[in-house]
Amino acid sequence: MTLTGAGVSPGAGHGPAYILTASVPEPPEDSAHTGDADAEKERALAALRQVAGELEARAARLDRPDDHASGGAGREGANILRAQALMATDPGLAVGVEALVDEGVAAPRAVFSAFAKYRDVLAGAGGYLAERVADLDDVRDRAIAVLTGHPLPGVPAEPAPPAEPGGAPRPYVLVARDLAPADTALLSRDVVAAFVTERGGPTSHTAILARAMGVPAVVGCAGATAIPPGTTVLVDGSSGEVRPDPPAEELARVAGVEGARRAALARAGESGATRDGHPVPLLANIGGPQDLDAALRHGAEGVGLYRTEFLFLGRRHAPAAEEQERAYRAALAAFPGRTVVVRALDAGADKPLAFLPPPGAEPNPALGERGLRLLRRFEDVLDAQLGALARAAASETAELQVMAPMVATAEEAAWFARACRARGLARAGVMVEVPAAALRAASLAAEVDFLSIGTNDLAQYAFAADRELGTLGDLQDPWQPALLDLVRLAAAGASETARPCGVCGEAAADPALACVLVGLGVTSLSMAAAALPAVRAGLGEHTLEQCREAAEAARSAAGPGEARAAARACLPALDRLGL
Ligand SMILES: C=C(OP(=O)(O)O)C(=O)O
Ligand SMILES: [Mg+2]
Repeated sequence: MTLTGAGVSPGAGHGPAYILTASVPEPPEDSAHTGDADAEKERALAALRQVAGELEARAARLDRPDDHASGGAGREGANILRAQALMATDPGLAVGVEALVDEGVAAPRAVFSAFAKYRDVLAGAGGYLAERVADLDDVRDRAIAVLTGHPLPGVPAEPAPPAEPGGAPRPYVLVARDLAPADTALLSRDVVAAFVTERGGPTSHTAILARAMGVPAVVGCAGATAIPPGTTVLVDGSSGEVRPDPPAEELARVAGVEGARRAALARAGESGATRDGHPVPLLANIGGPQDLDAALRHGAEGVGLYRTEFLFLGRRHAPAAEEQERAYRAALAAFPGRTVVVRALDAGADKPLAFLPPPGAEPNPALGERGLRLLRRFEDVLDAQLGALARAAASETAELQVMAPMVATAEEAAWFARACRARGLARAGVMVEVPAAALRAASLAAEVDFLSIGTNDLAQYAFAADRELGTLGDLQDPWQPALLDLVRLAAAGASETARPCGVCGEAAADPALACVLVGLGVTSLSMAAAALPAVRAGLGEHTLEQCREAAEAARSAAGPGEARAAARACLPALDRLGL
């Protein structure tokens, strides 16, 4: 029987299932220590230090330069493990553990309860931050395992033995409820053929690391751990299908498509363009200097969205001007002579910042003071950021473009453009994330130098469907024809005023949707770096006319599923190449 989850790292892989089920038990609620509280505190903190040290050691192994060649997680994996090591040694956490031990709680339970507070905060924040709960749980379980002597579930570091004597070792399919980066980051394509987890979403670390390694992955696949160990499993990381005991012909067909896919990725040119030479710059979305390595490795032609809020999150004050300048200069220096689009701080709603509070309680924060609305209230924070950007750009050859998030009117666009000009920034733009901005795109575009469509928020506001609510996923689907109508309106408005109009939402990362967006008149695409090769290959296989036909077919469809199928029928190379 075929199981289904969300395909989060494309391609197909198969091998014998390795099922990871063991977990570290929760220490009993009433467990108390009887001895010396100071010694018990030291025992707890020593366990946390040991865990941090082990995570650091694994990160150091990932930094080795030969790692990328072997298909490992590389720098991205190392960054994730270092972030986990920081969780283990967080001073606030240590204070929480000590307070509990002082109340008589035994070290393992004190660790468990102190972590629970952080867990609630992350889970409550939703989205990307909520997906970090799995990392936090892993750090907690490692510390509890050290304290109780409980063995930690580990994953094999070698491929499975050959199926018959004299055969080749077979990479296995790793199946688990959830996977910890500390286990998966050190694996490589030679060892693991695919990942399948029952939990996790598209921004979970399993998904991020799998994409970095080029290993197919399916997350949110209910019932996967019930697959008998050793069963051959076929995993399709594009469609999300997980098939135990596939017939031999199916394995042969998938192997053929996979070969064609790898060949298409390898021959895709350096610059994004349709088959008939219509150029479409393909850019990377980044959250900070740590993402530049992946952007360069996957052939980004520049940065289309620098989400600067990651520099500001979790702080009591805005980072100092010099720190900001350094982080911005790193991105500009990585792309000499190319475009780097930096988004002004997008705080509020799902990214709250303690030092930029909205004026009062907000019953609907997504509809409250966020993005540019907050920056207008805290003009000094915006001005300091624009100043740091201007100084960073002064010594670099990259073309800096700065854009504002959550813009609804031409008046707001004009206000932002003035703020940028006052700081000597030559190119200012706005994001189209609110339906009003798409409907009046020409009047907004007239005030600025470019538009960039954020399809994640545009879908949220067009369908009045909270992007953090998994239950409203269908309305958030970027293939919704009404969303495509708004994209077309925005691109047409920009074209009327001769301004470029990119897309920087996750929609651009789907090779079929990328062709549709180009057909709708979008002039550049920015996406998670790992998606660049497949998008470049898909675009390069089709003409601009085919992209326009696919766009019309999708807009004429009744719903997202039909739109996707209709568009793909106009883009025949995608299926042939497994894209
Ligand atoms: C790119 C976007 O911004 P973010 O996902 O950071 O809100 C978007 O809304 O599409
Ligand atoms: Mg947005």
